[in-house]
Amino acid sequence: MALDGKVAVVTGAAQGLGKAFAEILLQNGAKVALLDVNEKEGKSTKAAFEAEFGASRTLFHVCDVSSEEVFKDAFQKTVQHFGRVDIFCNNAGITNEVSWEKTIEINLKGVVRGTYMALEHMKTENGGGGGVIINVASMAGVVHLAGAPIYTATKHAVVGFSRAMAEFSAAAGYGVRICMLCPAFVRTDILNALKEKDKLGEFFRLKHLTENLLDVAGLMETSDVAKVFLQMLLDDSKNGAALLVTPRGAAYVDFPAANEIPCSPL
Ligand SMILES: NC(=O)c1ccc[n+]([C@@H]2O[C@H](COP(=O)([O-])OP(=O)(O)OC[C@H]3O[C@@H](n4cnc5c(N)ncnc54)[C@H](O)[C@@H]3O)[C@@H](O)[C@H]2O)c1
Ligand SMILES: CCCCC[C@H](O)/C=C/C=C/C=C/C=C/[C@@H](O)[C@@H](O)CCCC(=O)O
Repeated sequence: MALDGKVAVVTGAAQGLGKAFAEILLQNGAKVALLDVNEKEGKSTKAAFEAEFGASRTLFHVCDVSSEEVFKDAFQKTVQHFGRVDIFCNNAGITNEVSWEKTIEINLKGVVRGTYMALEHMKTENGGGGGVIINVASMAGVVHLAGAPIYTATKHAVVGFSRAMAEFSAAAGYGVRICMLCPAFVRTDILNALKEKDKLGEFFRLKHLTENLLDVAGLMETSDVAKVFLQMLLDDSKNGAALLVTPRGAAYVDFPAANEIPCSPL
């Protein structure tokens, strides 16, 4: 997929990884709708992008992905404004083990909402032009963090949901690819939760386990992950693929097929 003239939606685009994904999309010729619950940061990001790429290339909508109504409204306004959407990146996420229902609402249900909405618009069956959905999971979608069980659960769920939807989309002939990005640790505000007892609750006592993993794995910059995001987005051969991104490099996860899992009689 060439990006020139394509229209992308990125959730959680005001800062961190979402901002870096939006920036690389803009650098490569796309128009980008920035959706985020943080109005102040979102407006400031939009202003910075306007200055660099011109006013007509970006839109910002205040949008909480945990609200079906608000999310749909922001998406519809984007379609009205740009005329179409070709790329949808479900990136918004939080780490909060105390308000765990909220974490599921944003990290999982927000991704499900965004994926369904994007498919409905992009699928060729409805006269759409096809496209790509990138769901941002985490390395915690493949390995677990004992210090963040709900975060782990949401990211594993995003991987499972996206893989199933990718196969469904291909089988239904929708013309929409769905892939997952699974970064290890990246220098963004989400990691502040590691220092906040009111975010980790009883799991705060295991924060050293996550910190140890961080020490071993190392910390990436958002721009490093954005480069890999772009490669995956442009690779038309990938559907249902989960790309791990670490400071050492990137690799697609090799999931076993059900008949490849070794079993012995019970
Ligand atoms: N930073 C990491 O180490 C890391 C690693 C792997 C995956 N991720 C994932 O990357 C994604 C982006 O996180 P980040 O690291 O950039 O963190 P971040 O906190 O810097 O950015 C998250 C963004 O999402 C927005 N957001 C939060 N709740 C929202 C909601 N309800 N609706 C809309 N927007 C909302 C925030 O306002 C913020 O702009 C998350 O899904 C996160 O789980 C992060
Ligand atoms: C409060 C938690 C926030 C988590 C943010 C984010 O999503 C982080 C996820 C990280 C997962 C890390 C996994 C670490 C795995 C280790 O096994 C490590 O050794 C992997 C090393 C990677 C490599 O270089 O090959």
